[in-house]
Amino acid sequence: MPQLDVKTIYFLVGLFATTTGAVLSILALTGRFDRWLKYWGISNLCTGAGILLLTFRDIVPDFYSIAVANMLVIIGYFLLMATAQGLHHRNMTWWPHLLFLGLIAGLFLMMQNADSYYNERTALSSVACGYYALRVAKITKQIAREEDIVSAYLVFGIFTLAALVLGMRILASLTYHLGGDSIFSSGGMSMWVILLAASIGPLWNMSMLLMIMERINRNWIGRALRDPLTGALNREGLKRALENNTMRRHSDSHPFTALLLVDIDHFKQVNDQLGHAFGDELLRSFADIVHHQLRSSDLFARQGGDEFVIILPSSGEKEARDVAGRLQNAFAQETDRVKPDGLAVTLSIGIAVTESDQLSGSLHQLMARADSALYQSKHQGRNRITSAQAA
Ligand SMILES: Nc1nc2c(ncn2[C@@H]2O[C@H](COP(=O)(O)OP(=O)(O)OP(=O)(O)O)[C@@H](O)[C@H]2O)c(=O)[nH]1
Repeated sequence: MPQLDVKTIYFLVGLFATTTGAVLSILALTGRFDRWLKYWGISNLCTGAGILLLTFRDIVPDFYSIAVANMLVIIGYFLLMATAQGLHHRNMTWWPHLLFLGLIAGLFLMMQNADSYYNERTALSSVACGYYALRVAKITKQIAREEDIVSAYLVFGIFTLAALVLGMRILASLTYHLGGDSIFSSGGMSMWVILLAASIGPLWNMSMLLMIMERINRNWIGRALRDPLTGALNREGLKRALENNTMRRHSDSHPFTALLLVDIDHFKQVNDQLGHAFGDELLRSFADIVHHQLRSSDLFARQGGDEFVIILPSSGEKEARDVAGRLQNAFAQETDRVKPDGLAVTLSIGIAVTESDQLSGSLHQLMARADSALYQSKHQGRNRITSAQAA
């Protein structure tokens, strides 16, 4: 096996990152991806080009192989953070970062002589790269938690490790324990840093890709289970949610589960008199009201048209009637503001209650009981809440 010196490893790492960056950037130019792919590609290009330039230490002037090379690596880390920020759908205030990068560039210009300031330069580049690695770790941890994306934890772990190593590098450079007087010294901290970069560089690109794929997958599943107009679950979504354990866990504290069937009264007239767009807006307003009134453990689904199902775990008839009353009041306040006089846009509601541990087996029957209660509400003049007889 050929012996690889540290400089060759640096060269190979630089080459890999540059090639990856070039491929990602070309893909970004097709315009088929979000803007984060552009940042990700340029990030790899910058880091790779910076590392390659470092290896030309004896061939090009120090200005390029030290000041420009280090800044390219740092800008690469910065753009990686911008990529993570973009993936997290957060806007970024650019100017503090540009100021910070400008300051660091100034310091590198002051320390660009290859024969001195080795420890200081190493500390400075590690501070900047470590800071951005920590930011990436923080953002990806938020993505992992908020969106339940398991592979985001992998990205988080890799960047935390990178930040840790860079932290150790800062310590080693401040205490003059880097080992050698150049990053190409075999042995000492530099060798460990480049070996780590060689192994985790490809891994962090791969983990970012996995995180993006997992997220797209989840989004598609999420969309397939929800009604696009109101954001409520569709029938399949409700079925899946009921199969989910969360309902059973909540049922421990209260023996009953309540089901509400809600229908908007005279909705056809709303469409006929005010137009379909207004009808859509009313459906969205209703869904907003419901989302505000419900607990996170409750389920809300659109059955079709203007009919909705609400399932309240750990709730009996009294709790269900309270919720139904609150929905009617909030909806009345909302519609009073927008509807013309003479149009009664109210809610008719049917309620049925069952023992929680029998919910999955009796859902069909529970729904039929709530439906006949709803029919009574409509039949008795609308804008009413009717409870089904106990089964
Ligand atoms: N704007 C809009 N209208 C819809 C949508 N889905 C169904 N509809 C309309 O909703 C109306 C429902 O009408 P009906 O079921 O007769 O109900 P209603 O007029 O509320 O009468 P009652 O329920 O008896 O008070 C129909 O005119 C459908 O065309 C939708 O997504 N958007």
